[in-house]
Amino acid sequence: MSGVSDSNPGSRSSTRVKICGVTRSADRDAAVVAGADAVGVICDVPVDTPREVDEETAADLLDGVPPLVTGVLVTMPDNVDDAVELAQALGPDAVQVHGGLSPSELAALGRRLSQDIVVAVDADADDVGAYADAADALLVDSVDAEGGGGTGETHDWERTRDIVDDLDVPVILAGGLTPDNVAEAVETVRPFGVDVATGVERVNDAGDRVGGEKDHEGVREFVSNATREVTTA
Ligand SMILES: O=C(O)c1ccccc1N[C@@H]1O[C@H](COP(=O)(O)O)[C@@H](O)[C@H]1O
Repeated sequence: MSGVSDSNPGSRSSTRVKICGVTRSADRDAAVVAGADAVGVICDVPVDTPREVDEETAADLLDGVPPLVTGVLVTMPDNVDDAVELAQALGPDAVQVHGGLSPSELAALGRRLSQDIVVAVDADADDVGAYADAADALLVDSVDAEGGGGTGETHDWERTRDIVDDLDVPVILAGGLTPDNVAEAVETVRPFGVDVATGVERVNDAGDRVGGEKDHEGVREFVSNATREVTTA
C-alpha cells in the first residue's frame, strides 16, 4: 500500500514542477518562492488565451527568472525559422513547442537552438515515439483541436504512465492539474515533472477564474502537493 508520508514533512520528491502561463512579474516571483523548478511564459500562439503576452513582456518575465530556475518560452510556431527567431529574441532557458511542427522540424529546431526543446503531445497521439526522439522532453497534455494547451482538462493518466514506462525521455504531465489532484497524478503517472496553467489561477469574488492571474496560495499548494515524498509501506 502506498501513501503520502507525514514522517518527514520537509522532504520533497524529485518531481519537477512548472508553473505555466505567467503574465505578471509578481506571479512569476510567487512561483519561484513557492519552489517551482520552471516558469512558463506563453508568446506567439494562434489560439485565443488570456495567458499569452507580447514579446516585450515575455522578454521581461523571462529575464527576471533567477538562476537555478528554468524560464520556459511556450509557443506555437508556424515553422522552424519563426521559432528560432523568437527564441533568440527572448533568450529563454528552454522552449516548449505546441502545434503543428513535425518530428523532423522539431529535430531541426533542436539543432539550431542551444536551449532544450520540450514538445507538447496529445496523450492519445499515435506518433508520440517520433516526437520523443526529436525533442529533449515530452509534455503530455490534453490539447485542443489546434494543438494548444491550457484546456484545464485531464486525460487518461494510465495512458501517460505507459508512455513514461515505454519511452526513454523525460515526460512532463500536464492538463487539468490542480492542487487537489496533482498528488494522485504524480503517484499514478510517476512523471519527470508536472505542469499547470489554469489550475492555479485566481478566482474572483463571483467565483469566476481570472485567466492569466495566478492564485499565490494555489501555486504554493500545487508545488507542495506535487513534491510531497510518497512512500511505499
Ligand atoms: O495555457 C494556455 O492558454 C496555452 C496556450 C497555448 C499553448 C499552451 C498553453 N498552455 C499549456 O497547457 C498546459 C496545460 O494547461 P492546464 O493546466 O490544463 O490549464 C500548461 O501547463 C501550458 O504548458
